[in-house]
Amino acid sequence: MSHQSAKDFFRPLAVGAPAPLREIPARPSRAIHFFDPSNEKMAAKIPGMVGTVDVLLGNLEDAVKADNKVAAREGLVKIAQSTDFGPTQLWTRINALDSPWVLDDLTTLVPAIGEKLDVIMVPKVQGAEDIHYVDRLLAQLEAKAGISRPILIHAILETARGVANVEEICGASPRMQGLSLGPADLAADRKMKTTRVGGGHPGYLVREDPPRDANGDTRVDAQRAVFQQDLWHYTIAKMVDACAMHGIYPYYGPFGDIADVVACEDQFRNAFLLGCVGTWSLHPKQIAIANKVFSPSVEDIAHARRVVAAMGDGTGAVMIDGKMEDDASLKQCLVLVALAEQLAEIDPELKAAYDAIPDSEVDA
Ligand SMILES: CCC(=O)SCCNC(=O)CCNC(=O)[C@H](O)C(C)(C)COP(=O)(O)OP(=O)(O)OC[C@H]1O[C@@H](n2cnc3c(N)ncnc32)[C@H](O)[C@@H]1OP(=O)(O)O
Ligand SMILES: O=CC(=O)O
Ligand SMILES: [Mg+2]
Repeated sequence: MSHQSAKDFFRPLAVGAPAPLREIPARPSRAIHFFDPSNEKMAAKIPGMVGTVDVLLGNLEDAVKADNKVAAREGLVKIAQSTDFGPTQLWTRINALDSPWVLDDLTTLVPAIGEKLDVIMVPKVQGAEDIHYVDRLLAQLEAKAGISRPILIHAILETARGVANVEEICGASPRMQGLSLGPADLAADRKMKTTRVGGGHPGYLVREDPPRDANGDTRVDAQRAVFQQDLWHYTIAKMVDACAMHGIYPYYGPFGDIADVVACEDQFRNAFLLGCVGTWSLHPKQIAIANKVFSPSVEDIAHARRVVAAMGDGTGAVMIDGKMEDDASLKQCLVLVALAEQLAEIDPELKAAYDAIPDSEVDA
């Protein structure tokens, strides 16, 4: 075990490595936008996307052809060195820890662009031991390269063992920034009988009870409402609890049906309501969906501000529009208000929308 006692937890894992952070900053990351740095057409668009998305992620793992792994790594170095990312975070997804590419990914990226890389996403994490390995190696590489602040780690939850070990993964290192659901690999690893990348499934449903005829017999052949259920509810909820417990951030992952912007929005919103702070975007058109869904609505902020104003010192109970509000609902409202304030700092359109909420709606 790398971290055997509480006092050692925040110690740098290599002499000369930057001190670990005590708290993971809550930086806006509504969309983590994936691009393949070996795809010249896609790569050429990246500098122009700075400022339009919270996170740009140079993907080196799945979806990059084996023959292009080196080109992707080198392409990412080139883009990172030649681009001013301003307020936009730069992340990468390295290859799996058992792959032939990952060691070169890390030993190339940290010295070349370590100062610009905010977060390294590690796929197919199985347990704390995977995080400990990357943690120590990053500390050594940071020390050698003289990197000034620690590069954070984000793990993808996409194996059955990873899900079983989710709490120890979140708490494995002070570098842990967050987790994403990886529904495609997770489905395969669990042997789920699906063929999709995220989203619902028409076969996973609950059906309304059958009506009865005049004799009291059930009519199973009658038309009955069916409600499609969410295949990912359990895993997302488990991930959110583990992340919240460790002060790190949960994210939805890929939604592969790029054309179905409606179901994509639904799936993202389920994750937002359950506590996720963002999601992946695989195609430019998913960025706007993510930004919309993971920003609290003007209506929610108007209501939240009313509750905050009405609750005064935060104790007791009040009635607003026929509903009881108290300390617990106030705390939920404060989560939304804090998120709105954070997003308003980087998103002028949102700021204008939140600023336009009339005081009368707040004080009413
Ligand atoms: C399943 C588990 C996982 O691991 S998911 C994460 C791994 N997968 C990925 O990273 C996929 C990233 N996305 C892509 O590769 C492409 O978007 C895919 C899905 C192949 C679709 O590409 P394509 O057929 O070119 O789409 P399109 O014709 O609608 O593109 C329109 C213009 O947009 C561009 N584009 C496309 N995707 C991106 C992107 N991710 N980032 C930046 N630009 C992108 C295209 O190049 C195209 O440009 P233009 O209009 O021709 O100039
Ligand atoms: O990497 C993501 C996944 O769904 O698999
Ligand atoms: Mg995967």
